[in-house]
Amino acid sequence: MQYISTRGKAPELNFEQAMLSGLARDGGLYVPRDIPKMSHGDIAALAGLSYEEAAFRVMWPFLGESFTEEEFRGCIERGYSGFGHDARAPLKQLGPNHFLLELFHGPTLAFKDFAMQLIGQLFQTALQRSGERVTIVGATSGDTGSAAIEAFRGLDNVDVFILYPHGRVSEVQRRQMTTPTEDNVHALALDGHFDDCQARLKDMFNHFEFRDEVRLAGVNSINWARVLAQVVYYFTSAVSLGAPHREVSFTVPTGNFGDIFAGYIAKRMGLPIQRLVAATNQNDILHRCMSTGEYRTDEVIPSISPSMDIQVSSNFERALFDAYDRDGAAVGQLMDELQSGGFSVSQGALQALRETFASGRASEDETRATIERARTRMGELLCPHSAVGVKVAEEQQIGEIPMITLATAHPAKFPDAVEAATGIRPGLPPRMSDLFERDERLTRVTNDLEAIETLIKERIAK
Ligand SMILES: Cc1ncc(COP(=O)(O)O)c(C=O)c1O
Ligand SMILES: N[C@@H](CCOP(=O)(O)O)C(=O)O
Repeated sequence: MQYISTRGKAPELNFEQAMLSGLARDGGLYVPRDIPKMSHGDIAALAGLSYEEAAFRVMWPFLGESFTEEEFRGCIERGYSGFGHDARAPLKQLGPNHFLLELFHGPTLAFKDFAMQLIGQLFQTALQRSGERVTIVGATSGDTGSAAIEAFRGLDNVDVFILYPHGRVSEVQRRQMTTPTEDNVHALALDGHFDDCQARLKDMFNHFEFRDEVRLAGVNSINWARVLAQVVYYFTSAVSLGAPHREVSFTVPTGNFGDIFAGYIAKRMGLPIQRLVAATNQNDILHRCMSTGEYRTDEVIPSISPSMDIQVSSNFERALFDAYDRDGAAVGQLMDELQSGGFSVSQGALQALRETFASGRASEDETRATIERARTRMGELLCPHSAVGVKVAEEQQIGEIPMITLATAHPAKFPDAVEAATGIRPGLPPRMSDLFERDERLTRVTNDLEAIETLIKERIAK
């Protein structure tokens, strides 16, 4: 199994190399050269399996020779052992043909734990084997950072630096990043928004001297392994509703397009997914693009679903690569145009995208109203991101095809927004009940590449 870059100019890598390198050296994102298929029988056989066994069967064909079967099974077992629900990703019925996939039972209460807990184990296995040390730098709007810190804290061969937008994450998210005491964890509060954090991260990957000197690795969803781990719950949830004998659709609260892209991979593998609906908040570049074909960045407007306050949606590049028939030069051209504000998607590519993806948007008032209505009519306390999904799903549900909305975070990560809409302040699980008493450790940084790189080099030299 080999991985190729969406810009067509970087060397092909195997799974382990693609995982450890993050962004391709031509600025593109790695994708599998061929997508393994699961037959009708393979998919039907997932019914009744543990999440861990299903995870092994779905992901194993993507790994090639990188890990032994025993190593990979061990990583999966250890990765999911800290989840607070036996099913790992339980499904609840919200209404007629509308289901909620709860993805917040991991250690940091967001869907990111599904990939990050596994990747932590895979990095540990690979780095112990090679004896190498890497520097992970991540950009976060709140959840990726806390999940990465939780997965990599205290590991021997890794330093982890997380750039988050100062003042633009929830207090719970910030404290999850700033209260761990391990020396290998560094929370960096950047003066700017998430797109600035993500842009500086990509700059670091494209600055080869720095990249090679610190042995830079990335755990944002630019890393293919992140996407792969997220493919599993599309299979487990669809199978529990009757796939492969029955089609399902998904609505996915979307920012960086990593989660919904995992759904696309599941579809390409053979899961009968009718539609994948991207649900955006008022930072709606993806919805505007799907509606008009124009992908144009705008100001990032802070919202009550802050983890989705994103304009430059990095994984959309992977979807464009397929929509442009895997023409790396065409994708490279679009990404160059993005540097000066945006691009127009060709009619053919737009049609290809619309064959799989649909989109919708929830305003702030609609999100608040959905949180309130879900509580009073469905007895469900939703986080604001999941509420964006539920609102859009209700508009998009068609006929008898079940719609599964992904609940991407626990409401207790965003207590202010939930309390404002419902009058109820959701509490943290007991294991996190002292989060607000722990000391915080963070470093303020300006939006300046050289200053951030210097700080990282000084810290790892200690
Ligand atoms: C709670 C939550 N929901 C949804 C999203 C959007 O996911 P993606 O960036 O994979 O589209 C994020 C962050 O990315 C998130 O943290
Ligand atoms: N919402 C994310 C943004 C980063 O997304 P990723 O898919 O690249 O990790 C976050 O919580 O940080």
